[in-house]
Amino acid sequence: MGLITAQGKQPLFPFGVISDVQYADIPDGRSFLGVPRYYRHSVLVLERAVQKWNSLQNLSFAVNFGDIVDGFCPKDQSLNAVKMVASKFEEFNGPVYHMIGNHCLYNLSRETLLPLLKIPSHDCSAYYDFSPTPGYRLVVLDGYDISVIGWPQDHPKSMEAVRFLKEKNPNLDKNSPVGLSDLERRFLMFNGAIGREQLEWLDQVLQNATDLKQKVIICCHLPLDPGATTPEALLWNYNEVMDVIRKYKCVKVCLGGHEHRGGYSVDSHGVHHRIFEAALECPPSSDAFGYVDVYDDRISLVGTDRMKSTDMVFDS
Ligand SMILES: Nc1ccn([C@@H]2O[C@H](COP(=O)(O)O)[C@@H](O)[C@H]2O)c(=O)n1
Ligand SMILES: O=P(O)(O)OC[C@H](O)CO
Repeated sequence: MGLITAQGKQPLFPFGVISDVQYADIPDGRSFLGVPRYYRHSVLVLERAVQKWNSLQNLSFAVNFGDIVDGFCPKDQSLNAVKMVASKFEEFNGPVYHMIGNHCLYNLSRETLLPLLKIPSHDCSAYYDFSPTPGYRLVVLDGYDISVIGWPQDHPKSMEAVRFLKEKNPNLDKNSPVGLSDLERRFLMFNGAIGREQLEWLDQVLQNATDLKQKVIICCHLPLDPGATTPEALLWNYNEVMDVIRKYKCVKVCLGGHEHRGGYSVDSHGVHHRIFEAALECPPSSDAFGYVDVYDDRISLVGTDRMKSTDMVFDS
């Protein structure tokens, strides 16, 4: 493969992407809504992703958009399953940046998980940023910052999430959206929110990126725009996060997972939102992974098989 793309320009940097591997050593199954899930095959999708990324030779890094192991993984196998999938990522010839999803947290505590995935952390939070080239910054958000999953039951963040869900979702099963309308259907236990401290951190990062004339790519397991997902998969406080993002002009693209069928939108402020198709839902021998070519004025997702290619053009 050449370094020059169809547009005739060399990307500033390319990086690999994959989401929702949700591996478990269990027979194939289905989601609550009946969509087939291939728990053992998904790790083969990851293996083929890593082979492809390595064969390209020019990728700067790869990003895993969360949920590497499924909640149905027998709990006595969780640690080994996470280690095994993490080791598949390590076969990539470059750095891998992970983020956490709800299924990761069904399996392991933050204390165990974050070091295994080498996620930079303070107080067990999982948000961080990095700048692969002077003109760009990637921001990884922790969408389960305020969540009933992943924190000890008596942790203030867990208690805040319990109070929030009680107020927003009257169902006994807090994963059920029955009776909730439109965007309120996001108030489910398998979603979460960005807490105050993280919002303030995001504001500072975007201010700093603006000062440095950097463009920003936001990565979060949970989608941030209703146009790119069903309401059931949205971040609880997506609107508060977008209010921070819209104070600045530096954020060009938001990338995510969680909504397994994938999605794409351009919001009212011209920010692109691309949700990646899940590796878990690839029938045997099919794939869902890709790489992203980053330019000054566009970000091009080159998808494989079920992951559709998407060209995201913006003002430079
Ligand atoms: N429309 C829905 C979707 C889900 N649930 C509940 O969430 C659980 C997890 O859902 P999956 O999509 O991962 O299978 C599921 O077991 C249901 O309890 C729901 O109630 N309504
Ligand atoms: O990855 P799951 O099992 O939490 O499923 C998330 C749903 O697809 C959201 O609609």
